[in-house]
Amino acid sequence: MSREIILKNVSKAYGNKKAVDGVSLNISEGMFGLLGRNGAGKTTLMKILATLHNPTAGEVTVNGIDIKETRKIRSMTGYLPQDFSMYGSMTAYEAMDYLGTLSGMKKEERKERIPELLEKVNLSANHRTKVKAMSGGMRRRLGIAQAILHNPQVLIVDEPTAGLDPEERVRFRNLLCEIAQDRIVILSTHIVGDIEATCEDIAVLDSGKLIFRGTVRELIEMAEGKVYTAEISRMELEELKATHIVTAILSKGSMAEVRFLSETGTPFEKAMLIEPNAEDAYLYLMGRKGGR
Ligand SMILES: Nc1ncnc2c1ncn2[C@@H]1O[C@H](COP(=O)(O)OP(=O)(O)OP(=O)(O)O)[C@@H](O)[C@H]1O
Repeated sequence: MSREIILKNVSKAYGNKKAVDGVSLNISEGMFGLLGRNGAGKTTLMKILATLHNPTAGEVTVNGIDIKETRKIRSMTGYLPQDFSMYGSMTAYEAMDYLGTLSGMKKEERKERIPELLEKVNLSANHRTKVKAMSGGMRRRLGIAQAILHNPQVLIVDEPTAGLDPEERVRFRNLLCEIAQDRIVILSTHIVGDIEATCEDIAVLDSGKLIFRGTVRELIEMAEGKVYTAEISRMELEELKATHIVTAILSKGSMAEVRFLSETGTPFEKAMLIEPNAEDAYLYLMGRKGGR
């Protein structure tokens, strides 16, 4: 069976506020990145896919099944919400066992599956650690283990790396990539680096609308010929910030080395055109809006 999520013209309004506005999107097997600033509508879209919200309009199918068939969709979907917290006074194993029991797994099945999953998320040695004593990264990994307890074909992960240190962040991304080998993993984030390192295929949401759909490479190509670098004085920096999008500033005493975007050539003779990175391209897209 083909693994594909298809959204057709999906909208969700809270009162007068359209949180998701006419989104059409196909998502196939592997890692898919959903990028957008806070409030762009990512969580709302993730909740629609996890059947926690009904869309106000539009259609969604997951592997050919209508999202309205809630029970079927839930049995094939795992979800790690943004504000995930789990039974703090239980050990990692107990929490998993409890959740397995709640989802109707038989004792034998739990005994086999839970150690396998703890191994997968690299928490075997911590199976007796209480959840409240775990680091943020360990807790996120346990969150992934619970989300894939029933071996779902789709895994939805909302803003998972906030508050993680760089090592945990990389470990978490690698885990998601491994899990995405034989299913759809949707990763929602406002951190460009998370997407750049893991997802080939991405979409960008802004004010509920889809403003970009393509590969990271294609996103970067949009900003080619628009990114410059220069070493400038503090006063020049203030002027530049008022007229251009500055994507990075490296302080060098009284001077600053900057990366900035310009549609109309460079405002300084000393500036050099450089290759864009994904962050430059994302900021270029957000500044330009409209997308494609
Ligand atoms: N239950 C709700 N009632 C009213 N408005 C809401 C509700 N949930 C979200 N919104 C609004 O809908 C818009 C989209 O919110 P959403 O949480 O989906 O965005 P997001 O991209 O996930 O951002 P964040 O990362 O901050 O959660 C925001 O303007 C938000 O204030």
